[in-house]
Amino acid sequence: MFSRIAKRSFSSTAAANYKVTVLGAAGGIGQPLSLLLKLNHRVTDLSLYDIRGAPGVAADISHIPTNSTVNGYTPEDAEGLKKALTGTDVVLIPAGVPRKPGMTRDDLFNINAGIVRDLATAVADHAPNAAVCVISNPVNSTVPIVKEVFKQKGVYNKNKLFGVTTLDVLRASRFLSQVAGTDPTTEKVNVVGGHSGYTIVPLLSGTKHKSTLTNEQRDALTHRIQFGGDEVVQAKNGAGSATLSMAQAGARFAGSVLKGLDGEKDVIEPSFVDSPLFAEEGIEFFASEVTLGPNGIEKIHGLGELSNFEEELIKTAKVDLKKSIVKGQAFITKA
Ligand SMILES: NC(=O)C1=CN([C@@H]2O[C@H](COP(=O)(O)OP(=O)(O)OC[C@H]3O[C@@H](n4cnc5c(N)ncnc54)[C@H](O)[C@@H]3O)[C@@H](O)[C@H]2O)C=CC1
Ligand SMILES: O=C([O-])CC(=O)C(=O)O
Repeated sequence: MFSRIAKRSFSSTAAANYKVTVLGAAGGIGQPLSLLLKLNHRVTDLSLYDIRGAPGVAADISHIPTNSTVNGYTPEDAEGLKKALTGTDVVLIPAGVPRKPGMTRDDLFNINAGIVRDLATAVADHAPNAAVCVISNPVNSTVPIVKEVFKQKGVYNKNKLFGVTTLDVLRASRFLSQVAGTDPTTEKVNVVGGHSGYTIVPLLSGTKHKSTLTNEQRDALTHRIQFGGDEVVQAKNGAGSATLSMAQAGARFAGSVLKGLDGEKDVIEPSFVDSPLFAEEGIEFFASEVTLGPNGIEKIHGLGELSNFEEELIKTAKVDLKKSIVKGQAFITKA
């Protein structure tokens, strides 16, 4: 027992020494995400970049007594983005505009595609070996954009590119617990596919409630998980979309990437990744559980046994997914 504790505490203090960079750090997600990263003991160097406000956020967060230094940069420093990225291990990208009521995530493409392309170019130049975690919407298109930029730069590593879909997983646990009357912290739901409407596919048949949920409950839950983002967009009424729950989701995902880099075993998270699962059908990216390790993705898990209902959801998801992926790719390759 003693040796196990000693070993674990050794691995979490001796090896943990990571630089993490947030691009879009002064935004609605960026600020609370940066705060949560300041509390992660594996992060020893936190770099915050935004076109505005990042030095202020960095100064504020830097007073929290954890063992990391925090620096903030804007384009006012011509080398700011380079400084934020050089030597970094993990890059999180929540830069870009959020939705307003009545918009789909795809409606953000025209603005966010260019932002993500430009930031990906800088990451390829200054941090080509970093794990890149894309939060900016539409994730189903922005992640393929990053891939194409990295390919053009000759630095693409499919094991280090992630679309962050963790918020769908958090919502699934919470919403399921509300229906089942259980503790949400013990609910685990695998959510696969993509990160937008019908491309979000919760696999409720893989939960412990498989045989107790009625079909009506299953249908309603599935719909709520698929369109959970809309609830927040509507409630915020023009002031943006999910920021605080997304910060928690992003911090959890980054924490898992760091655990993997740090050599922790059996770290598994669903993520939208360059995947062989449906590649033969021309769908290059798909979200499923991945095992994270010292080199990024160690293993991409299959979907497991699906119910007929879920098979149908996957079929529908694939149609939208393919279009969004191709749209992202074309933005770079046909530019
Ligand atoms: N993957 C997911 O599950 C989720 C994704 N999102 C997406 O995250 C993105 C950000 O959302 P919010 O933080 O609410 O928006 P926000 O508008 O509050 O913040 C965005 C930040 O990005 C910055 N920014 C814009 N262009 C930039 C550039 N070229 N370089 C660096 N920073 C830049 C802005 O100055 C701003 O501070 C949106 O696209 C939103 O749709 C939101 C929630 C969940
Ligand atoms: O709904 C949005 O636009 C933001 C988002 O991706 C989410 O909350 O899942």
